[in-house]
Amino acid sequence: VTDAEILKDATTTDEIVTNGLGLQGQRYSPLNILNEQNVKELRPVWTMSFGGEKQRGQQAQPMIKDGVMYVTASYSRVFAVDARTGRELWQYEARLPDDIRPCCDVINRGVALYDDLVIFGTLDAKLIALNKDTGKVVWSKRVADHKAGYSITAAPLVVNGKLITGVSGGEFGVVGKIEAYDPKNGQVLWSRPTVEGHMGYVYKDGKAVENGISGGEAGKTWPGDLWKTGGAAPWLGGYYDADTNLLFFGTGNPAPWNSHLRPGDNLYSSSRLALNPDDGTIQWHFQTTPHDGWDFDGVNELISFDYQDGGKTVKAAATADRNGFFYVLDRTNGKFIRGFPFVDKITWAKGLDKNGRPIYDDSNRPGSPSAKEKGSSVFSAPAFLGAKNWMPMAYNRDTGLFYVPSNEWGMDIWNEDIAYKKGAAYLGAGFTIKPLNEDYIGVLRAIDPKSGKEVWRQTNYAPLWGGVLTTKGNLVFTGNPEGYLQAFNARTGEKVWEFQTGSGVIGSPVTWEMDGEQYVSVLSGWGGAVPLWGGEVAKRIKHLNQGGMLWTFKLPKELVAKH
Ligand SMILES: O=C(O)c1cc(C(=O)O)c2c(n1)C(=O)C(=O)c1cc(C(=O)O)[nH]c1-2
Ligand SMILES: [Ca+2]
Repeated sequence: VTDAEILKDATTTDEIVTNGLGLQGQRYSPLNILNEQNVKELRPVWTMSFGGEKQRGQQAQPMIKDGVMYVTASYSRVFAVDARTGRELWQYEARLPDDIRPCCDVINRGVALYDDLVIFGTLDAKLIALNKDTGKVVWSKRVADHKAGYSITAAPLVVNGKLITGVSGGEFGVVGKIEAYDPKNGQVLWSRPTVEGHMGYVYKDGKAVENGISGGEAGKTWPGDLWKTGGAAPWLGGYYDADTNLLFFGTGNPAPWNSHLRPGDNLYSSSRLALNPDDGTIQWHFQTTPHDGWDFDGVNELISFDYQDGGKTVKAAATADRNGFFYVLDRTNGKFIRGFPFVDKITWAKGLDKNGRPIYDDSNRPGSPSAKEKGSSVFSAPAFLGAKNWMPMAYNRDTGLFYVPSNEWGMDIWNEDIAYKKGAAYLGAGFTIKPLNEDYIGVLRAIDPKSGKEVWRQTNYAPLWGGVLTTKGNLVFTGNPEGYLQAFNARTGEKVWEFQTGSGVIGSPVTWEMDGEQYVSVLSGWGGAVPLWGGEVAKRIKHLNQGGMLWTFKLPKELVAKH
């Protein structure tokens, strides 16, 4: 895979060489062989099992190159599969130490492809590059210390010859960072901490050269020494916009969760960052939840899109935040254009001001505990698992709508005292998550980013936890924990197809063209944060079985002709 192929991935239909079907991450396919009329004839072609006893959450997005599918599975595994038949070509399993500390299941969200390499991040915070034909390790590099709570769950991305990754670990008080590596040999090129006060570096001939402190100096928006263990992990990875030559990454919760221990905005936690891909310098930031007290990680994807306003093209970007607000920003400078709630209930803030800063409802911030007691509990919506969590939304260039997988839930949350201890959970909070409605938690929404209107919705009993795909064939695909991969009419929301995969679908579907036919693939395997952290919600979903399958569908040629 070359840089040029990666840059034009949004327009090529015979391969998928980026996470997001294009570096901007719109998850839009220009294919329309399959459409809202004929999709009812979509049927399975093959399926394969990841095998073994390691049936846990499967969150990856498949990649396709030259008739081979590359996909990651739970427990830091990678598979190469013949895309025509489902025959396994090779598999690789990272040897993980016993003391890995992923907060939210042993998941992984996919590989990057570059040259003849398949590259991914592991639960013990390494990057590993495999030969695409043999699955043998070409290089391996430690990104961070897993004993301090670091891991990698996101798919890395390659932009103009640089491999770029984030890290996880916000629940353990790590210091978040975004780094670039040489994809051919794993040499570090630059490192950018995402917590104010930490030094960034570029590497010249293997030597570290200081490249400015993030935020300019330490302790401006953090009290005392707390910035030294401030979290803000960019754990969901990022995207790239060639128009502005900017990387867009989001950052997670500030550590610890107990906000009374860290008065101030706590930059750059719960923010979107725009970085120069050449040296990792921060060009702008937009903080969705300053002084976060609810674990509203600001990692959710910031998706570039253009729209017309009074004859002018606006270079915008949109994000559906865990905190319940949908934001449209000017992607050239990070300026707030508009924001609006995209879930039915938000209690922690009364709205956004003209700069997009939340107007807090102080009575709904969990209280400050004295050293020994539990602080007063408040009911807060959305819950810490968010109005939308990691699962990526999609933007359709024909309808101009975003398709957002969201959840309606709240939580009782209270604070506790906590001290930092390397590698130990660093929350200082307790919580019980609760559904807001009897008959559904999940809501797939079509959202107009210009008006803020919800154009249609489809509710789902269990929380939605899978990525979304949309196509020129007027379709929206996503999965649910009940095991269905479903297709909806992109304009009306009408359900036009579904298929039971045997376990919850929390992966991100893809579509591509091979031998003149349109294929769809998705992973099936329930898991992720919900069954682990789910309070009263976990009771709703405790009957769901885990899994580990890769499914591929197509519309047979003769049926395309018929419809
Ligand atoms: O702060 C962090 O470093 C971090 C990392 C991750 C992760 O890497 O998966 C999650 C979270 N936080 C988190 O707050 C969260 O709700 C979450 C859900 C999931 C998942 O895959 O289901 N991961 C994570
Ligand atoms: Ca987190």
